Amino acid sequence: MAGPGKCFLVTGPPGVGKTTLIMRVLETLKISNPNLKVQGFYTSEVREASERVGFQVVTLDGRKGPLASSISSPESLRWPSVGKYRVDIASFEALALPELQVKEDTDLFIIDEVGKMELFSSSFFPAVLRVLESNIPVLASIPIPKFSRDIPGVARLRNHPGATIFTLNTGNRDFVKEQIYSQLRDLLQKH
Ligand SMILES: Nc1ncnc2c1ncn2[C@@H]1O[C@H](COP(=O)(O)OP(=O)(O)OP(=O)(O)O)[C@@H](O)[C@H]1O
Repeated sequence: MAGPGKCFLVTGPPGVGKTTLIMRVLETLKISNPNLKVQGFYTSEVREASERVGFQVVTLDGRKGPLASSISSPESLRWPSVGKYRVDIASFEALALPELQVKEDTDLFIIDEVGKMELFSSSFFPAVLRVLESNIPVLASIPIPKFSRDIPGVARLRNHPGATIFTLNTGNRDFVKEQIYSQLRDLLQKH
C-alpha cells in the first residue's frame, strides 16, 4: 500500500503549465539536495518550423526518443493513433519503463504524463502502480477528465488512496508549485 499523500498528481488543461511546474519543483528540490536520486521522464512537443509534428519522451538524465509523430512512415501506419499522431510504443517503453523501476535508493519519481498516448503501452500502467505502491514519493501529471473519461488508467490513478490532485489554472499555478514543493521537501527530509 502507498503511504498517505505520497503521490502528487498535477492536472489541468493542455498548455496550462504542468510540465513547467514539475520541472521547477524538481530544480528547487535539487538546489537544497543535490544528491537527490530522481527517476522518471517528461514529455515535450516536437516542432518543425512553427508546427507541432509530435511529442517526445525525455528522461531526467536527458535521453530523448519519439513518443508520437504526425509524420507517417510505412511502419507507423500500424501504430495506434491519438488525433493525427501515431504513437511509437516501442520507443516510449525503451526510455520510460527502465526509469520506473523501483530501486532501493530512489528518492523521487517524476512521471509526466500518465495520458492516453503513454497508456497504449500495456506495461506502463502496471509499472506506475508499482511505483505508487513502493511508498516512494511521486510527482506525476494526468489529463483533465474532459480528455481522459474513457481512459481507465487515469481514473484509477485519480482514485488511488495515496494520491492528492492539484488542478492548475494560470491564476493558481505559482501558488500550487510552492505548495507541492514544500510538501515534497518535508516528505523527502523524513524519507
Ligand atoms: N508559471 C508559468 N509562467 C509563465 N509561463 C508558463 C508557466 N508555466 C508554463 N508556462 C508556459 O506555458 C507553455 C506551456 O507549458 P507546459 O508545457 O508546462 O504546459 P503543460 O500543461 O505541460 O502542457 P501539455 O498539456 O501540452 O503537456 C510553455 O511555453 C511554458 O513556458
